[in-house]
Amino acid sequence: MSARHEKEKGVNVQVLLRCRPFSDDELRNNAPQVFGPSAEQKDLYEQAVVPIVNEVLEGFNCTIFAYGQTGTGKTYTMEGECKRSKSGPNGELPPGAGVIPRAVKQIFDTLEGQNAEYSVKVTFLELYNEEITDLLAPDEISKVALEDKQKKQLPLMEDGKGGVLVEEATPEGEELIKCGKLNLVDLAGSENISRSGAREGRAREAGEINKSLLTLGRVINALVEHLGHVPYRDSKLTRLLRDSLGGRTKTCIIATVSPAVHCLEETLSTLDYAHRAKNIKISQSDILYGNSLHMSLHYILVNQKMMKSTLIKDLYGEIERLKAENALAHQACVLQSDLEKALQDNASLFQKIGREDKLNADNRALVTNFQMELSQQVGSLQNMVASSMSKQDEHLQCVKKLCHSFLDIHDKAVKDMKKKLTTSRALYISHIEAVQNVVRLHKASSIAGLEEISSLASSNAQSIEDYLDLEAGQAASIFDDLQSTLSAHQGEMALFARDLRQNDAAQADEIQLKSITDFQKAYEEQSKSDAEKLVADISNLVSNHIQRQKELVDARLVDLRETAIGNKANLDVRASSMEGITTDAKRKWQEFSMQAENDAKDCADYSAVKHCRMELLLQQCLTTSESAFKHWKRTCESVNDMGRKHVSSLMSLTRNASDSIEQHDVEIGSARVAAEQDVARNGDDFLEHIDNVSEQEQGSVSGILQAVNAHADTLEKFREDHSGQSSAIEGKALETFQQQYMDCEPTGTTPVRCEPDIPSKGMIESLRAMPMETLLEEFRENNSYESFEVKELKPSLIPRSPLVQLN
Ligand SMILES: Nc1ncnc2c1ncn2[C@@H]1O[C@H](COP(=O)(O)OP(=O)(O)OP(=O)(O)O)[C@@H](O)[C@H]1O
Repeated sequence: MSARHEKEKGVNVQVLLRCRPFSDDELRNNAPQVFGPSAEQKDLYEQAVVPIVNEVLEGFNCTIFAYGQTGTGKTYTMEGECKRSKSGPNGELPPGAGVIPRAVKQIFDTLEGQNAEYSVKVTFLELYNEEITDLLAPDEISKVALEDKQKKQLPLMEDGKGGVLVEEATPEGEELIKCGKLNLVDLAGSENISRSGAREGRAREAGEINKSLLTLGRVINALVEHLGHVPYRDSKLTRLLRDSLGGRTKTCIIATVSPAVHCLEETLSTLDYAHRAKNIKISQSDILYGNSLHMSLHYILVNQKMMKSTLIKDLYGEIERLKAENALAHQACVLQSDLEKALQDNASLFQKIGREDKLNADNRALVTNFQMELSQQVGSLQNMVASSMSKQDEHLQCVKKLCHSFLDIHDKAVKDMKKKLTTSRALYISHIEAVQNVVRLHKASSIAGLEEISSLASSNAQSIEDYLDLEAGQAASIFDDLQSTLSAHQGEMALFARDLRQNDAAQADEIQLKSITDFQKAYEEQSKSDAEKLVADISNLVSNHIQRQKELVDARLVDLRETAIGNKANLDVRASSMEGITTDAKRKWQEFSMQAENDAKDCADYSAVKHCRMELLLQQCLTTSESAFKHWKRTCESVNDMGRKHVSSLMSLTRNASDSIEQHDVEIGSARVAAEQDVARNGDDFLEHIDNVSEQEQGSVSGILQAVNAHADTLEKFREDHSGQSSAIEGKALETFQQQYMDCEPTGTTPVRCEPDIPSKGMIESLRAMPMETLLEEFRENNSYESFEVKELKPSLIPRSPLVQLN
């Protein structure tokens, strides 16, 4: 049931608010940003407050106040959170410090930096329930607890220059001149009483606060709408802040809002308040402001000093001049009354006045009609102007759009060009890197090839050396073998020769002895001479035989046999010749011959054995020599083989190196060609792109020109229409006015005008005193440090009003 009831009631339209980030255009134009939740105290101070404090230091009066709903950060903004935080090194304020500590620091830093003589006065006031309390008064604080303390109320005083001062809080020492004033105000919460939930005493308090804020709102409205009456006096706050809302005081309102949706109404109200306050024009004639004031800081900077006595002297001079002015004014009044008396005596003058009144009434009616007609014409003219303006606006919008599109195209083109340039650069860099890589590769492979060649050559040389060493060792051993074999052979030959010599000698001796014995025995009887001759022949034969056996075993053997045969035959011949005589000798010779033949056979056998042995040795020598020869042959072949291999590997290495160099050459060539092609293609692209962009730009520019021409035509038309219409209106109005306007016919009775010697209004006005500020400026000009004693003083024209107590 209740749900249905709720449904019947309907729902409100849901409204959401979303704030987008800055657009490119806004970023480009440096559009200012309001201070969001993440804004820091320093940001706000540097952007908004620093220029104001600088102006205060220049001598201006400035006011900064925080306005907004309770809990939105007014106190945080003005005071900040620096009590609990520690200040940084070099006296830097903590990040949470608000406007007041930062402003004080800036003021003191600047004054110290200028090395000027200065004096700073601080007032700390609380405005609560329309009562002002000096929070810096020492008695109040020391006496009682904070809740029970009897706050001493301070009265407000007017200074006679339109400004308002707090008694006792006014700075003494008027001899100090150049001063600036900075009011820093933390207002009470701006929510209304019903929503604040305050009851009884609290409600009264809230009411007073509300009254102050309402009055502040009314004052702002009156100032914005330039109403004659500005209700500054309706609350103490507005009276106190009067200087800040107008006059020469520069004012900054920091509006604080909450991001929460439930505070939306208060947020809107605060924004509306701030918006209205933004429209206040600060001029010298407007002044004032104020509300529940919590805090105010005044400071006075002394750049120059002026003695009171000089000022008083100057004021006396002003009083004298004003007295003279009064005397003149009095004289003018007397003369005016005399003239009025003379006019009263002149009846014709009254008649003329009557006629003039009637004529003036007729003329007023005429002027009224004329005004109505004129207002109609002006209305139509305004309509025409409005339509023309709207057309102009359209044209301007069109031009603006075209300009934007032109800018967009231009930006896009620039971006594209940049992108293309970046790509080209990257491409060039990659090509150059590729070429560098190829060169590096080439260099590395060349170095590796050369290193390989040198290592191969050195390894080959080493292996040849090793091989030759090995072969030399083997050859030496073979030669040693051969030498030993030959020496063995030589030894054996010597042994054989000795044995042979010994055997031959023994056999010869034995045969000789036997023969001699036999011959001696056989031929003792037959012939001593034949036997001796035969023995001698045998001895010679044996000697020859031995000699020949020494030279050649075979030959000796053959010779021996032949000799033996010859000897036998000789012996046979001799024996047959002596057969008869030496039968025993023949038999013995036969035995001897047989024995000799056997010995010869033994000797031949021995020689054959030795010969075989020698042949064997020679065969061994031959075999060793052959093996040595074969080994050398093999060595030569392997050395040749190795050399051939070495040469072929070196050749293949060189071929590889030259192939790789050629390949690298080809790669570099192709990389260069690719780079050239890319460069050419990019250049063409770039040129084409620039042509496109310039075409687009030309299109945009011609569009703008067309729009401008259209605008010029419209303006020309408007000018023609306007001049035609204006001249028509003027002509008609003049004609009507001439037709209708009634002249006063002269009667001739008007007395001749006499010129009394009365000072003109302009003259009297010129004698009027200037405002105090102007006088002070004039005084400062006349009394600057440089020309203090020399300059002639300009006259001052108005006295100062004394201070008057108001409450
Ligand atoms: N910009 C900010 N950053 C961080 N904290 C903040 C900020 N503004 C306000 N606060 C915090 O919000 C709380 C209320 O702030 P503050 O007391 O300054 O509000 P106020 O407007 O002065 O309220 P009132 O009108 O009651 O005096 C405090 O705790 C304060 O620290």
